[in-house]
Amino acid sequence: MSTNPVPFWAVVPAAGAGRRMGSATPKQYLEIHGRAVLHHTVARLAAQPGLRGIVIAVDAADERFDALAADLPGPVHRVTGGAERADSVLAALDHLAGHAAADDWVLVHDAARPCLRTDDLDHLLTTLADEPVGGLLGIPVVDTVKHADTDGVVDATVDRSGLWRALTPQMFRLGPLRTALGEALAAGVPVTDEASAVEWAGHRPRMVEGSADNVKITRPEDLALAALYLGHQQETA
Ligand SMILES: Nc1ccn([C@@H]2O[C@H](COP(=O)(O)OP(=O)(O)OP(=O)(O)O)[C@@H](O)[C@H]2O)c(=O)n1
Ligand SMILES: C[C@](O)(CO)[C@H](O)COP(=O)(O)O
Repeated sequence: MSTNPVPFWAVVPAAGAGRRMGSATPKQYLEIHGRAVLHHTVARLAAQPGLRGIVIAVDAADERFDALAADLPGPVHRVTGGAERADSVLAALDHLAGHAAADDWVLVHDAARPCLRTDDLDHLLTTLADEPVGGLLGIPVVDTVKHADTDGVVDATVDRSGLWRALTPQMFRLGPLRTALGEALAAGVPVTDEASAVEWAGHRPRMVEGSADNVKITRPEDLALAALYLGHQQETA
C-alpha cells in the first residue's frame, strides 16, 4: 500500500440484466460466501484509503439495491443506468461532474468483477497517478489467437505479441473521460470499455498488468470460479 494514497472516485456499472448468466436474479445480486457479488466488489474499492465516493449505476426498476445499500461499505450514491454499459457509466460520470473536478481520477469497475485484488488496485493507482490520460488493468494474451469467419472456419492466426485482455478498473480523469464517452456514444461508436472511448478521442491509455483471478462473472461457471478465487484470497490474506 502506498504511503500517500492517490485520491479517486469510483464508478460501478451494476445496471446489467445478466442475460448470459441465465439467472432470474441479476448476477450482481447472486451470493458468494453469504454476500452479494456487488457487496464484494464495493468492499474491494472501499478498502482503498484514497476513495472519495462510489457512484453505482443500477436499473431504474431495480428493487434490490436499496436494501443492500444500507450494508455496503463506503460512501455510496445510486444513479439510474442506461441501455448499455457505456450509458450506465456516462450517467454516473454526469452525476460525479456535479461533485468532482475535471482532473480528478475516476476508476470504473464492473460490479461483476468481485475478485479485484487490493494490490492490483494499489498498483494501478500508483502506476498511473502522474499520467496525463490514464489507463487500465489488463492481462497479456497467452493463448494462440485465431481469426475465423462466421462459420468458425479459421482464416488467420493472429500475432499475439502486444495483445492484452482488458479488465477493470479503468482509470481516467473525469473531464476527458466524460467528454470522450459522451462524444463516442453520440457518434455511434461501439464502446465496450472506457479505454475504447478514450482511444477514439485520440488518446493512448497505458496498460497495467493485473491478475488472472480478476474475472468478470458472465456465465454460470464463472460464479464457481469467483467463489474459489475469493475463498483462496481470504485464506492467503
Ligand atoms: N446496461 C448495462 C449493462 C451492463 N452494465 C454493467 O456492466 C458490467 C459488465 O457488463 P456485463 O458483464 O455484460 O453484464 P450484463 O450486461 O449484466 O450481462 P449480459 O451481457 O450477459 O446481459 C456489469 O457489472 C453490468 O451490471 C450496466 O451497468 N448497464
Ligand atoms: C469492460 C469490460 O469488462 C472489459 O473487459 C468488458 O468490455 C465488458 O464487456 P461486456 O460485453 O459488457 O461484458
